[in-house]
Parts: sequence; C-alpha cells; structure tokens
Amino acid sequence: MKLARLCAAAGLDCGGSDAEVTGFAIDNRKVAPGTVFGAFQGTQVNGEDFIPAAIEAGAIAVVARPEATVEGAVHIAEPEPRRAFARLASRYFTPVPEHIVAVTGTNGKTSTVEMTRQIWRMTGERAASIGTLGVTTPDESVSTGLTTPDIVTFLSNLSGLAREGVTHVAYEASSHGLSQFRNEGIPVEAAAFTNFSRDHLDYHADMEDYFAAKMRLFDEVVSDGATAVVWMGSGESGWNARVVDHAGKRGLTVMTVGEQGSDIRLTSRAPTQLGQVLTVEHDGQERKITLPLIGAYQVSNALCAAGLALATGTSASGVWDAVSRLQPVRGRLERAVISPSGAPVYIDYAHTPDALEAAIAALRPHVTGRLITVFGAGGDRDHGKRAPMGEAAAKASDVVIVTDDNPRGETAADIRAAVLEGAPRAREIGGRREAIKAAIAEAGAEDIVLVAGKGHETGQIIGSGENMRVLPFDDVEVARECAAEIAGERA
Ligand SMILES: CC(=O)N[C@H]1[C@@H](OP(=O)(O)OP(=O)(O)OC[C@H]2O[C@@H](n3ccc(=O)[nH]c3=O)[C@H](O)[C@@H]2O)O[C@H](CO)[C@@H](O)[C@@H]1O[C@H](C)C(=O)N[C@@H](C)C(=O)N[C@H](CCC(=O)O)C(=O)O
Ligand SMILES: Nc1ncnc2c1ncn2[C@@H]1O[C@H](COP(=O)(O)OP(=O)(O)OP(=O)(O)O)[C@@H](O)[C@H]1O
Ligand SMILES: N[C@H](CCC[C@H](N)C(=O)O)C(=O)O
Ligand SMILES: [Mg+2]
Repeated sequence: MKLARLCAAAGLDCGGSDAEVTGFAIDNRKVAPGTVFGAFQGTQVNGEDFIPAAIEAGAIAVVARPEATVEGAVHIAEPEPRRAFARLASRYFTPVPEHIVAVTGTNGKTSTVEMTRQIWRMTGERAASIGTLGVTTPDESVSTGLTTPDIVTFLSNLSGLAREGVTHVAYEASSHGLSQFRNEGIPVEAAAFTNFSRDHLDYHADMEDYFAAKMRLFDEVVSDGATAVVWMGSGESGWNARVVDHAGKRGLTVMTVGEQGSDIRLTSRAPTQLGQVLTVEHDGQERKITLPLIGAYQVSNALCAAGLALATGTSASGVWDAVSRLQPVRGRLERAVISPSGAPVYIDYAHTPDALEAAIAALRPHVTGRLITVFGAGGDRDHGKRAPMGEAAAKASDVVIVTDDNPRGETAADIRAAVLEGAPRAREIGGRREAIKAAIAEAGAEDIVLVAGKGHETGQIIGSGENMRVLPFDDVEVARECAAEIAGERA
C-alpha cells in the first residue's frame, strides 16, 4: 500500500510520497525495509534517539514530533505522534472484526472481557478477547505480555483475527494503554466501565489524572453513537456517575447496570454453595438467573459483559442463557485445592486495596471458621497502595500472612514492611511458597485460605533491567503441591 494513500485516509501530511509501506514498528529493532517507524518519547528512553538506526534499517517514514530530526525518510511531523501513528497504522491493518468492544476500570477488566467472549461463543459467534490473559481465540490463547498490547501488536492481532473469521472481539483498555494511544483508530461499538479505585499512582500523577486517562475511552476512542455500559452498584463512589456524564456529553447511548442501574437492574443476589441466584430486570422483564460463580464482584463483571453483548446485537434470551453457563475465569477466585484438613484454597488476582476487599467479601459468606489471607504487593509499582492493601486485608480477614509478589527491582523486605504498616498484626513470611504452605497447614476444616495477587501468573519476577529473572511460580500449582506435602508429612 502506498504511503500517500494511507496518509490521505488518516488526514496526515507525508508530502505525497509514493513509497510502498510494508509494515509498522515502534521499536527500531523491528524495522524492515518499507516500515513506518513511530518515534516516541518514553518513560525509559527517547524513541527519537533511534530514528537514524530505524532509517538505516529501511524505514521509509517516521512519525515523530515536529522538533525531531529525520534525515533520509519522510518526516510525518505531529505534536502527538503516538496518536497520529495509531491513526495511520489503523488504515493499514484492515479489515478488523465487525464487532469490537472495550472494557476499562481499575478491577474487573479481564473478567469482563473473558465473560463477554464466553457469552458470544455460547450464542454461536466466532469471538476473541485481548487482555491480561493474552489473545484468546476460539482455537488458542497467546500471551502478549501486557494487558493492552502496543499499538502495532494490537492492530495486527485484530486484522489477523478478522482473517481467521473472528467477528467479535472484547479488549481490555488499561489506563497505560489509553494514555499511550495503544488502542486507537478502530471502530469500537461499545465500552464498559467497571469501577475506579486506587492503582498505578506510580505512573499517573493523581487519581484525577488516572481517571482522565480512562475517560479517553469514552471521550475519544469509541465510535460516534457507541454504547457506554456503566456499572452502577449500590454503594458506588461518584466516579461511575462521572463516566455517565462523559458518555452523555459525547452523545453515546448510556446503559447503566447494577443495583442502581436503569437498563439492567440487579434487584436481588443470594449466594449459594457453588454460585449465586440473581434477579435481574431488563427490558421490562424480570429474570431469575443462576450464576455458577461466587463473589459479588463477578456479578458486576457478568452483568457488564451481558450489557456489552446486548449492545452488539446479541439476543437477550441468548445473553441471559449464556450468563447462567459462564465458566470461571482463570486465577479469579479459582479454587486450587482442598487442604488435608478440608479447607478450600482460593487463588485470586486482587492486587489493589479495593480488589482485596472484594475478594475477601466474596469468600466471607462461605466461611464458618477463619479466613486466612496470604498476599503481597508488587515491586516497582504504586508504593502508596501497599499500606491500604494491608489495611483492607487486616480489616476483613481473621489471619493475614504478608509475603512476596514480584519484588522486581526493589528489596522484597521493604515492600513487605510497607504492607505491614497497614496490617501491623499480620505475620510476615517472605518466601511465597513457605507462606502458602503455612496458611494451608494452619487451616482447619471450617476455614478458607485466600492467596491473592498473582492469579493466573506463572512466574515470580525478581530484579529489573538486565538482572531481571522470572522464577517459575504458579499459585494454583504451588497450593496443590503444598497441600500434598502437608498430607504426606501428616501420614
Ligand atoms: C510504563 C509503560 O507503560 N511502559 C511501556 C511503554 O514504554 P515507553 O513508551 O515508556 O517506552 P520506553 O521503553 O521508554 O521507550 C520509548 C520508545 O523507544 C522505543 N525503543 C526503545 C529501545 C530501543 O532500543 N529502541 C526503540 O525503538 C520503544 O519501543 C518506545 O516506543 O511502551 C513499551 C512498548 O510497548 C512497553 O513495553 C512498556 O511497558 C512496560 C514494560 C510495562 O511494564 N508496562 C506496564 C506498567 C503496563 O503497561 N501495564 C498496563 C496495565 C497493567 C494492568 O493493570 O492491567 C498494561 O496495559 O499492561
Ligand atoms: N468488579 C469488581 N469489583 C471489585 N473488584 C474486582 C472486580 N472484578 C475483579 N475484582 C478484583 O480484581 C482482581 C482482578 O480482576 P481482573 O483481572 O478481572 O481485573 P483487571 O481490571 O483486568 O486487572 P488488571 O488491571 O491487572 O488487568 C480480581 O481477582 C478481584 O480480586
Ligand atoms: N498488571 C498489573 C498486575 C499486577 C499484579 C501483581 N502480581 C504485581 O506484580 O504487582 C501491574 O502490572 O501492575
Ligand atoms: Mg486485566
């Protein structure tokens, strides 16, 4: 495809160059002859420093700020080069699946995109999801390493999925992804907002800045006339109402969901041993739905997923039938094993104060004895969330064990100390395996063990930069191994 044609379609100036475009890259090491290179200022390095190397490798055009120096290739000069690059690349990676929806919010994105994909699949569509768990298609699941992949990976995946016949895609729009324009230029038919609470304040200046990043989804990314599915629970903070305002100002169709929702209203929720029975009002009809998952938080995600599927034209009967057949999401309240004494051990991905509170609240109705919570906080991430995570765990658990969770470039003991500030009576066991084993060994028949923070992850990240190592570590497997060891030791 000719550069001039792509530029014209994207409304960009490339001086009428008739060079042939063969691909796009944001990393000079991935440039081949005919590539358009995006040179962006990053958090670690300035991508503009790699422009000469990119041109040397065959880049025919560079999208960069006007003040950048580009010699030997077309300079597509834009004050916001990431946005312009996305616009241009999205004209190249076509076609994309017909129905694309996005999910944002602090917690619940992965669960919601997974459930949306499941609902579509159960109603006969060829569906995929893109997010923390990778790119999941009807045939396979492949990790991208990020929740919202970089723009080139994202767009090339979308067009690849369309070529495979996938018609429906749900993707996670993380705040990093939104602020770095990693998902742009494609028609997004609907977007959901789950909830908003503290996270990522190492990257965003404050909560307003973090919220503004998320609002780009509704203000700019979704298509004109798209549907905004907004969770409206019983005790919502003001953030969700502000999302409704953003959507209204943009002229979107607003669908509110939850106890205070007006489009999908949750009127009752009764936990059972293996799930919960919901009463939901939708389109003038009251329905009783058996959700085969535990936890109030999964109800929010399931109903947001239902809203997204409805917004893409899936029939109401198909959607509600599918909700009653949803499968658990990997690492989200996943029951790994029953301890030798009979205590269930759950693995959950809670890594914010709000998520820990939600995960503990999910298990509380099922505990007759003690709730034993094992968790830690990630290194090189928001320091300010650590003590509040400690507080959230201490407030609602009977026993708390603070351990390690991806210390990355930090000293693990310092991270634990910061968490312990919020949970002074908690026990401290650095090694995650030892901590899990201690919790399982201590649990009695009436107790429940919650191991939070790593969910589906399969490694413990230690060190950073050149010294980074990922040691194999899967909470589900480790919990099973520990339970077997304890059983063996007791035999
Ligand atoms: C803070 C952050 O979001 N960083 C991501 C971002 O980096 P950046 O733009 O700051 O890049 P940089 O490393 O400073 O480099 C600047 C530019 O130079 C280019 N470069 C760099 C080196 C080189 O030799 N040649 C070259 O061309 C880079 O490709 C980049 O375009 O873009 C990079 C390329 O896509 C990502 O790999 C990188 O993710 C890092 C590894 C990361 O850990 N990100 C996490 C925090 C993240 O994005 N998480 C979110 C949310 C998680 C959640 O809660 O779900 C996610 O969506 O996953
Ligand atoms: N609707 C919700 N409300 C509150 N907490 C939730 C909700 N959904 C999930 N959680 C909590 O957050 C954890 C992560 O859930 P999930 O992976 O679906 O979120 P996410 O937004 O994709 O997270 P990430 O930002 O890491 O990608 C869960 O394991 C659970 O503890
Ligand atoms: N995507 C999130 C997940 C964090 C999970 C937790 N295990 C950690 O390492 O902090 C992040 O990168 O902040
Ligand atoms: Mg996620």
